[in-house]
Amino acid sequence: MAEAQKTEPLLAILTRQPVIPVVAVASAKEAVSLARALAAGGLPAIEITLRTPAALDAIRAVAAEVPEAIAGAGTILNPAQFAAAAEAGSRFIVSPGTTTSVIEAASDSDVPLLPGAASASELMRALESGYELLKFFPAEQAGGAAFLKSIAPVFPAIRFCPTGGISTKNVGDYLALPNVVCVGGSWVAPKDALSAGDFETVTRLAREAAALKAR
Ligand SMILES: O=C(O)C(=O)C[C@H](O)[C@H](O)COP(=O)(O)O
Repeated sequence: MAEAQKTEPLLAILTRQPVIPVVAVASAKEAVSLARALAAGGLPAIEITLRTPAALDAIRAVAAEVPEAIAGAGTILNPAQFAAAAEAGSRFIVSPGTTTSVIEAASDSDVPLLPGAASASELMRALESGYELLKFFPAEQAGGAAFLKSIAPVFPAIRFCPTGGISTKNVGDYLALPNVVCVGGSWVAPKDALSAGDFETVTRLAREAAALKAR
């Protein structure tokens, strides 16, 4: 049952870096520069959210032009978005929640899905669908590291990529937990650096994040 998720290829991506940058890009060109800068700092996997109109072109461009990067898609809310993100070349797909229709879309695809959950019932539903590797979203707002610590004995099989409200200030609290494989966050790609074209700052922030240790 657990194989429903394609856990191994997803884990291979999520365990190679402690932080997955979560980005909303203005253009495919910006995404290519950003993916290069992040990979240079040691964060090859990048979640490009479908929150901007440029996202699918950005995923396509990063997949084609930045071989050292691993382009993933985020903010997938329905099967049509899943299909479009997979077709664009996403190597992994992230959803803020866990719905039957998105799980079905993933089961028809080779691209692994990281679905989201933030309550005991959502975790149980994910387990019923064969999913044990989940996004915890929005992490800080939904109970933070204390939530993940409390549910660990109840859901020993589930491991998380917490995302939402994580920064250099609290990332250590999450990465210290045995049920956390990595975290997602936007702090490594600050908006002001992107609009200024300051990709050196992105590489520096990525290098600092890549040096963090997950358990
Ligand atoms: O669109 C999604 O699917 C998201 O994951 C929403 C946010 O982009 C992340 O939660 C990152 O949040 P911050 O690191 O707090 O900026």
